[in-house]
Amino acid sequence: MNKILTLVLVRDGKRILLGMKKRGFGEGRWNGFGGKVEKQETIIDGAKRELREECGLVSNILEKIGLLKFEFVGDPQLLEVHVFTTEQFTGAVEESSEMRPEWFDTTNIPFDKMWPDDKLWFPLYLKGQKFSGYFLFQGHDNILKYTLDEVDDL
Ligand SMILES: Nc1nc(SCCc2ccccc2)c2[nH]cnc2n1
Repeated sequence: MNKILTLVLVRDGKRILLGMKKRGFGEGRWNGFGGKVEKQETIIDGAKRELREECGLVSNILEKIGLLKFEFVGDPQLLEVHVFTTEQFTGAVEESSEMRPEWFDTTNIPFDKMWPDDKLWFPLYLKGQKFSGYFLFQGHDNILKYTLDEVDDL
C-alpha cells in the first residue's frame, strides 16, 4: 500500500514560494509545502491543510499538476506524491516549525539544495505541462533509475 503525500507549489507570476524543511523527512532541502494525508480527509483537503500549517497561506484553488512515485532501496513503502499548484491564495507567509518559506525567481530555483528529482520535473511544471514520474532512490541523494512522462490528464 503506497503512502499518500501531497506537495503544493505556490506561484506569484515569475516567483515561486519554497520552504526550507527544518526537520524530519527532507530536512535541509527547499521544497513545496505538503506532507501526509489524514484518514478522514481527501487528498486535496490534505494539501490545503499542509499549505496553511506550513506557510500560513490559504488557497481554495489547487490545480493537480503531477503524480510522483518514489521508491527507496530497502524500504517496502512506496511514496505516492500528489503535486498541486496554485496562483490564488490569501494570508501572509509565515515561518512554521516545519518550514522557513522564501520567494525565489523561477529563473533561479535552488536545485542544488532540493531533492535530486526536482531538477528533472520542474521544467515540465514551469512550462505548464502535467507530468507523471517514478524514481528509484538509493538513500536520499542518488537516483538509480527513473521514468518521467508528460501527461494530458491526472
Ligand atoms: N520535491 C520532492 N518532494 C519529495 S517528498 C514531498 C512530500 C512531502 C513529504 C513529507 C514532508 C513534506 C513533503 C520527494 N521525495 C523524493 N523526492 C522528492 N522530491
